[in-house]
Amino acid sequence: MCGIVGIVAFSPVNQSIYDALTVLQHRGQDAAGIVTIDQHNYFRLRKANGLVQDVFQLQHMQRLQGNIGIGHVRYPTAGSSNVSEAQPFYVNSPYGITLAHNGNLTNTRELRETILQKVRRHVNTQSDSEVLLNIFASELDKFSTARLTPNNIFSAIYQLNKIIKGAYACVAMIIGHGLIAFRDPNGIRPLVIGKRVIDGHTEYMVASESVALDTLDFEFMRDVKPGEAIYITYDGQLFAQQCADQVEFCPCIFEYVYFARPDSLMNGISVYQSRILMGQKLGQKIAREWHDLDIDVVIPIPETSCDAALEIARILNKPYRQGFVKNRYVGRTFIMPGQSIRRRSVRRKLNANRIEFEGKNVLLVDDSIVRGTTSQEIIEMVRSVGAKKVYLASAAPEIRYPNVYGIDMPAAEELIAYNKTINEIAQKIGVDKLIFQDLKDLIAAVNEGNPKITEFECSVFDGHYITGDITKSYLSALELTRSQKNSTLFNKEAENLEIYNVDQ
Ligand SMILES: O=P(O)(O)OC[C@H]1O[C@H](OP(=O)(O)OP(=O)(O)O)[C@H](O)[C@@H]1O
Ligand SMILES: NC(=O)CC[C@H](N)C(=O)O
Ligand SMILES: [Mg+2]
Repeated sequence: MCGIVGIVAFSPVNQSIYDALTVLQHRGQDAAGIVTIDQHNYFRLRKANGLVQDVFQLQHMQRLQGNIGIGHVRYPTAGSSNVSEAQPFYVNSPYGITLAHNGNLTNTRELRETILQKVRRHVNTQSDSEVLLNIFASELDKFSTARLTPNNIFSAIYQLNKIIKGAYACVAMIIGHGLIAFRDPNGIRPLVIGKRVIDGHTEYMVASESVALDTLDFEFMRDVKPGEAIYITYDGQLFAQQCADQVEFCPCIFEYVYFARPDSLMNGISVYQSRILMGQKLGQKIAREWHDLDIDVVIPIPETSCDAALEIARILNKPYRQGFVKNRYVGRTFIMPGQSIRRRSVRRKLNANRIEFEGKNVLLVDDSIVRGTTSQEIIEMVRSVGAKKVYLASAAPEIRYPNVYGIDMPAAEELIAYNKTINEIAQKIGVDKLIFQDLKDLIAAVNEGNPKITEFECSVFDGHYITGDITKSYLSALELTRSQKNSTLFNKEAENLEIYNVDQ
């Protein structure tokens, strides 16, 4: 669930893009990149593996000159974690284009073959995003003109939307032209646009989440619509056009459960408000189904579950306590690559405060239980500090299906709820009782913020894939390349393909 940003301004954008990326860091911790266009129409690029604060040192920031730029924080969901797949990507023809992508394509293999055979474009990484950029480039290449009109750009994206399948929110730049942003026809991944006026000039910013606009004093204008493309020229003229015939809005529900920051407004829905409502609905279910349980205290598993847990405590009329201390220097564990680092990080990240657990029946709350890494470690921890009974509530339903749209859950077998009843999951995690939110309640909690949305992308809960192209054999092939047991080998092979070199 990467984070993307793009700014067109009238003064240097390097610091603003850096700041926006730090605000979007929760969407991707593996790699970061910024590319700007300088006054001589050269791209200036810096990308590497690591957090934003580690990737960009003073000398890189000084190199990133220009008033227009895009940035990316990566959480790999295709290919490998190798630095050669860090974004933004670059192609030199036509014009010179760079692109950053959030999401995941589901027909990468076919697209890769098509562009090789039809337009003789070779992509030297396993990244779906680099394939996407090459499709965009080959569509733009069809106009043999020195200067593209907005219509040319929009028809290229119209064609791209017909060819490409999956989830994609993108920002791109074309040398001599400006910044382009577009969102897939299902609007699975988020994208917003904002503006600010400085010295009489209107500057624009597009970003994955509205919180990036807030932080940089851009005024939120609106969400980019599913299938819509936006083109902003160097001198700040904005053009927008719907570029898909068939639009079926279906935003990812997991953004609200876990990925997005609570202070973001996404598709007209406050993420925070949706989490409060998730807590309310789950609290009511617990009150209904567990009325005879003796709960002493409600404790969230920080950090994402805190908003829902507070509401559960209120509904149950029980004290809410911060029973875990979170190490502020350890990032999000779910988006770390590899199971052993995730497991070790849970221990380094969270510690139980004995005073809140000893001799008590505790209701722990998490926003979601995916592989069960967090809950298994946590339950052991709270038992070791003397908790009597341990109950666990998940603000999201059981996750039983892989994700193919930008969340790294490639193999059903890795999911703790796969092929198990709730009692079996409880046993595996080691809790005395376990309860999950019902899917209809989760949908209602999110939908309340914007009742106009009629459908959400819920495939991890119900196995329904909106793009209609996900077959059993697709999922088996995905598992073969990206599952835990195969990814190490795959990563090693990707390293051998490295063309891009990290320098100082
Ligand atoms: O069952 P699992 O596979 O462990 O995945 C689910 C857990 O991972 C996430 O926490 P994370 O530490 O990533 O981030 P947070 O601090 O925002 O809660 C999520 O909030 C759950 O706690
Ligand atoms: N999480 C994402 O949006 C990932 C983008 C892209 N599929 C990659 O792996 O780099
Ligand atoms: Mg968590």
